[in-house]
Amino acid sequence: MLPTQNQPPLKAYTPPRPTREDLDFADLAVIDLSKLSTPEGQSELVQQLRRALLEVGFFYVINHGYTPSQTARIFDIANLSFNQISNEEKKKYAQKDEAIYQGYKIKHQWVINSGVYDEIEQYAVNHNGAVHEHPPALRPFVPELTAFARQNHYQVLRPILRLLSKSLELPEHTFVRMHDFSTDGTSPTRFIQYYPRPEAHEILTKNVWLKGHTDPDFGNVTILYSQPIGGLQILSSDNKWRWIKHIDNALVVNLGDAMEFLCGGYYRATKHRVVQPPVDQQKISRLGVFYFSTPNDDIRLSPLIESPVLQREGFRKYFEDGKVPTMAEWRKQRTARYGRSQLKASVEEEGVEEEIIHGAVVKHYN
Ligand SMILES: O=C(O)CCC(=O)C(=O)O
Ligand SMILES: [Fe+2]
Repeated sequence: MLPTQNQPPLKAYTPPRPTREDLDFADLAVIDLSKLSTPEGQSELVQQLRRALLEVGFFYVINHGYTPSQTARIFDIANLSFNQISNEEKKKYAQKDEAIYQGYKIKHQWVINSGVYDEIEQYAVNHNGAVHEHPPALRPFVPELTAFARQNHYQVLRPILRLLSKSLELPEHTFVRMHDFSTDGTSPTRFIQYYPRPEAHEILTKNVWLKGHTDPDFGNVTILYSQPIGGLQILSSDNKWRWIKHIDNALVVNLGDAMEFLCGGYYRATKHRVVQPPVDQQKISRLGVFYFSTPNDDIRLSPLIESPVLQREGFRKYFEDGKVPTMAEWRKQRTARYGRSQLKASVEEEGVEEEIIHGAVVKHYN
């Protein structure tokens, strides 16, 4: 959606240039959605996606239908939501219910490590931006926020869900039917800003800004708008953390826990974290734009055992029969506890902390 004439001017956000550091970057497949226009292209994408998910877990998406200027504009709006709104207003429009992300998450609500709190602000927006209140400066842009959610749902999420279903040899609509656009469980559009921290905090947390995790209640399929400020790392199969490299106007996509449950562990939710950006970007705030899709609240998180692929390759059940939570039950527990619950050191894995939710072990990585 383009700006309309009666909108106030929006200050342009100028992203810094990508890092020049020689980092150990992860090698991600590039899923080119323009290939969906032919049956051969579709089959190629299904194979490419399966391999990417089995081997790496994260992948890029290009030719997703959002132009570079539209992407720049959504970053301008994200920038406004943090840098042109007062702290009082952020508090006023903060998340009201701790189990539902909507509105601002203000800084210092999560313990990262050694008693150090986060320096992270977030602003979460419902599919329908009009259902909740926004600070006055953001209000003229709410129709654009709703259009952004629609774009992500219909032009990016749905094509990926169809490819995923096909990769499991399931009817194409299987995952699409589990993800309604209007599901009101949570707010999928999220802006996130990380602020540079004092050196003492860097030392205490070993430079970790957001602890290693798999995407929990939200983010069954997470869509991240690639931005040049480094910091995001994924845990590779050789147990090494590797950086994600920026590609202009690409999306960085990964699966969350709910998808791992539905796939019976055939596809896994990949661990990732955010660390202090590379040395040439350390003094700047790190602005991100995300779309965290969630299955409908009534979806029960048991494996889709009708998948011939799961039948052939094997799968696991994460919950005892009869105790499988619905998405709503899982989400409420996960969101309310995030960064607040008491974690226990894992007996099996060093540097890993755990908690039990609905009988399943949830791990937190440092
Ligand atoms: O900021 C990033 O790049 C990743 C954030 C993330 O993993 C999350 O919010 O779940
Ligand atoms: Fe994440």
